[in-house]
Amino acid sequence: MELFEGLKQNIVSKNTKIVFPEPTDIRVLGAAVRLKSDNLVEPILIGDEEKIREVASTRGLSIDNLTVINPETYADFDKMIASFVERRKGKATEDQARTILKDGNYFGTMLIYMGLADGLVSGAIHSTGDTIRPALQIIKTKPGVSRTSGAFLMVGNRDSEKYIFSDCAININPDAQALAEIAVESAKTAKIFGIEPKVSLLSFSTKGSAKSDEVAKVIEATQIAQKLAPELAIDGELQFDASYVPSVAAQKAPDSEVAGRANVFVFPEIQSGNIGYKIAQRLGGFQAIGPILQGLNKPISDLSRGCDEEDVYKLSIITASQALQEK
Ligand SMILES: CC(C)(COP(=O)(O)OP(=O)(O)OC[C@H]1O[C@@H](n2cnc3c(N)ncnc32)[C@H](O)[C@@H]1OP(=O)(O)O)[C@@H](O)C(=O)NCCC(=O)NCCS
Ligand SMILES: CC(=O)OP(=O)(O)O
Repeated sequence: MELFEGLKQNIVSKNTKIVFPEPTDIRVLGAAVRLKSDNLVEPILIGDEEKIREVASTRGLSIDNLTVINPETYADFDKMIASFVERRKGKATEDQARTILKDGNYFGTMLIYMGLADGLVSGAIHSTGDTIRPALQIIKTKPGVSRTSGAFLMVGNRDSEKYIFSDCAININPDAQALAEIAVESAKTAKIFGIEPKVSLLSFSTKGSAKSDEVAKVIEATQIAQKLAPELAIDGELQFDASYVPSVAAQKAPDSEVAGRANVFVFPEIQSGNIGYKIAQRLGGFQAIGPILQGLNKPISDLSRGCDEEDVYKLSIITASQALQEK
């Protein structure tokens, strides 16, 4: 069965409430209308209804059966402010909260924190920082996870060609502990898509072929990750070819249970991760779906600004799947 057909079957008719803070972007609005008409999620659009209707009319779309909440007129705004000030104790005053919560990403994230929605999809027009900062401050990470990270599901032409790339989005230069957590969380993300994870911690070195502080970090992270999740197949440090190509693995890392078979690729820092996924997407022809944020208490997903309507649609399906997995 096609990957997304399986995910759709799991979420259909479950009325999972997904917040869209950027509904005046036609890619976002088009996806929200489709998700509702396919009965996959219950979209909550944040913003001014008249402006959203204007955008909808450019494509002949109707938003009559979608929920729209305008922070400017939200009846429980004072309650939201009090909840935010309590959550950000000592870090935001009531006056600051009143201004901050007019921002759609903060407002939408608070709806989730207050239990009024299940997940959020944003980032088609906002940078990653502006999209996820509210989640880092309000939703926060799950127990045992110190850093959230951003994974991509990379899908090739054949249905069997699916891989997880991470962290391509959040942690600029994770230390060994953070990198180990990213590896373990990425294995959990892989399972959402039916991938039996074989996790490679990538480097420019394979099993000691080069020596440097960067390589030492990946070796240490591998050891920590193996201790954190001894039940998982995790190995490093491995170059990409040793991770992916069986004949190269046989030469460079013959004793590894991951080398030559890896399907979860953990990059050592964000530069290689972000560049790597975009090369696979733009030169390699892979669909890149994400970033899927890992390790948060509730699912928040950050789109790339280069996304199209189909990307918004698919990432929303994943976000709803994450929400149901946690229920
Ligand atoms: C994600 C990012 C925006 C966070 O940086 P920031 O806004 O400066 O965050 P701060 O350091 O001020 O921290 C804000 C809060 O988030 C928390 N936080 C920051 N990074 C975190 C992470 N990776 N995981 C969990 N919490 C995190 C901090 O602990 C802090 O919490 P507090 O306010 O309750 O104390 C920053 O790491 C970043 O810019 N990353 C790269 C994003 C990017 O451009 N990616 C490429 C395109 S996808
Ligand atoms: C994930 C990513 O690279 O996002 P953007 O293209 O919006 O910077």
